[in-house]
Amino acid sequence: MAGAGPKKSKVFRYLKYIFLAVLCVLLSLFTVALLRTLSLNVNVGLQLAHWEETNHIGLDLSQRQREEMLTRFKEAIRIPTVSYSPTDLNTTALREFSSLLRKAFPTVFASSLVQHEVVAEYSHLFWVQGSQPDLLPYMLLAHIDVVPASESDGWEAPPFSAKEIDDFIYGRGTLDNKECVMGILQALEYLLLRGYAPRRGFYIGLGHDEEVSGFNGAMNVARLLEQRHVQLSFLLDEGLLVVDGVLKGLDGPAALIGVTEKGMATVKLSVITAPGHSSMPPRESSIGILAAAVKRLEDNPMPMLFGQGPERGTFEHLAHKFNFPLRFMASNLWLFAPIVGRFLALKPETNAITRTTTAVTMFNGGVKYNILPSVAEAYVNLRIHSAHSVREVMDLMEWTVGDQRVRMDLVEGFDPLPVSSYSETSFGFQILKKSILDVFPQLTVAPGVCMANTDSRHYKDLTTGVYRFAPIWAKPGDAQRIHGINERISKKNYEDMVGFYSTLIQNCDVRTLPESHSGVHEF
Ligand SMILES: CC/C=C\C/C=C\C/C=C\C/C=C\C/C=C\C/C=C\CCC(=O)O
Ligand SMILES: N[C@@H](Cc1ccccc1)C(=O)O
Ligand SMILES: [Zn+2]
Ligand SMILES: [Zn+2]
Repeated sequence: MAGAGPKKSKVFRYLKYIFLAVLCVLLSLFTVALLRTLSLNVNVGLQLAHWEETNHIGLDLSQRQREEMLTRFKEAIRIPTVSYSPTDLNTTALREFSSLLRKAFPTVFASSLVQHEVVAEYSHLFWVQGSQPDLLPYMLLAHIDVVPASESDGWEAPPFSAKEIDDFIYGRGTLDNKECVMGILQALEYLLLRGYAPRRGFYIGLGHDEEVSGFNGAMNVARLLEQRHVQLSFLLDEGLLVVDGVLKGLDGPAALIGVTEKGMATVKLSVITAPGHSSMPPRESSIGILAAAVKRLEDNPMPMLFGQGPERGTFEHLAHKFNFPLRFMASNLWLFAPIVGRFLALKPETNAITRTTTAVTMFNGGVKYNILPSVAEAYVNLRIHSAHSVREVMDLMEWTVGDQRVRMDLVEGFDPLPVSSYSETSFGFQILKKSILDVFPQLTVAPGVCMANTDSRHYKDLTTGVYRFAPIWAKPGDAQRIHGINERISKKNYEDMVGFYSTLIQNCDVRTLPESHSGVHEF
């Protein structure tokens, strides 16, 4: 065994160097990460800049006006403008809603500054003329229709009652989306009453079939504007909101502005086998084959893509508001994205940020208990992450199911929407951010990905600045109220909505953004 000793110590000497090298690398990685943690505060920027002075009319509502405005909002909630399918809308309710708008906002309809058109029978387009026609107009969107609701699902108040419980107004449409429909027009009504005339002109579009894709309402409004060669500075629709306690470890509430929305695919799965007598069954039925396929889809979620889309920007903007160790991780997604992603995947509303989601929504098969089912069908609704496409998702699904007997047809689908700018030079984003902070100084503003779809996707040829946000206060559990039971909004929140739109409309009167580090920007 001669020579073993010196060899060993040689190896030991190398090991020592390797260990030192690894330590050095780790230390420098740690230093980089720490520096990023300390320096990453993308949230200051234009807040400190000097904004052009414009007159600001405060709302200063009297008690009587407050009550009046809540009464009108409740009236809107009581009209059951339900969309069941593109061919099954409650048109009686939609017609009634048009009359309510005229009654509730007489100044809007009478003003010489406002032009109103009905589009596709039940949708509305308003043009509010600006005194400076060289300023590019912007547009506010909302939708009148709602999804169905039945009291027997467990509502504390009938869903079309607008009943008040503990300073909340309950009802279908209080969060999605009559608070925006009424909030926008109420703000305009008060501004016009106080003699306000905008410098920058703007459109208001109210769709009537958003919940069934908007192919009649939003699509035709957008088409009309395209025919008129309208270009928009930016567009604001429903979508993301204020999250308060929803993201664990975040200090204080945050306003998330949707700068994009996920894509969607509805896929029909079907299995066909020979029918026959149930007394002589084959080993597998069409129902069994389909059930196994569906189970494989649920057991194998789409890959984790957290950090590969604009959700990365969300966490970088919020990083300085997270407590340790989350601040360290959110500032260094280049290293920690897989860990943060896994953590977010624990809850459905944050899992939706991390991947393309798979929801099995319908399942049918069989006609009689003693006939072997010849056809079994299921529908899967996928919401596609920004880093995925319909094509890729279909391929992944086929691979996961891995059974030639399961036929897959794409019923409807579209890719994720383009990402709107959220830089310091983006007029739309910065005006929204300023308006949010003017009304709610306690908020942190960040870009986000809207997990559901909105009417705004029909407007993508009119502007590249599409934003999805309303200042709805969402606490833990509130996300489930949207399309769910006990949808409600606090009275204070509705008043704040009106205040927000009033401020936003007036803030849009600036000609340009103030000078930032990167220079001046003309619009
Ligand atoms: C990347 C960051 C994004 C989200 C942050 C985390 C949590 C979000 C939590 C709750 C969000 C709740 C609701 C928003 C989702 C759906 C409503 C949006 C549009 C409605 C479209 C419609 O059905 O009419
Ligand atoms: N907004 C609804 C309905 C919708 C679906 C798909 C496209 C457009 C609208 C949703 O996201 O579920
Ligand atoms: Zn909606
Ligand atoms: Zn909805």
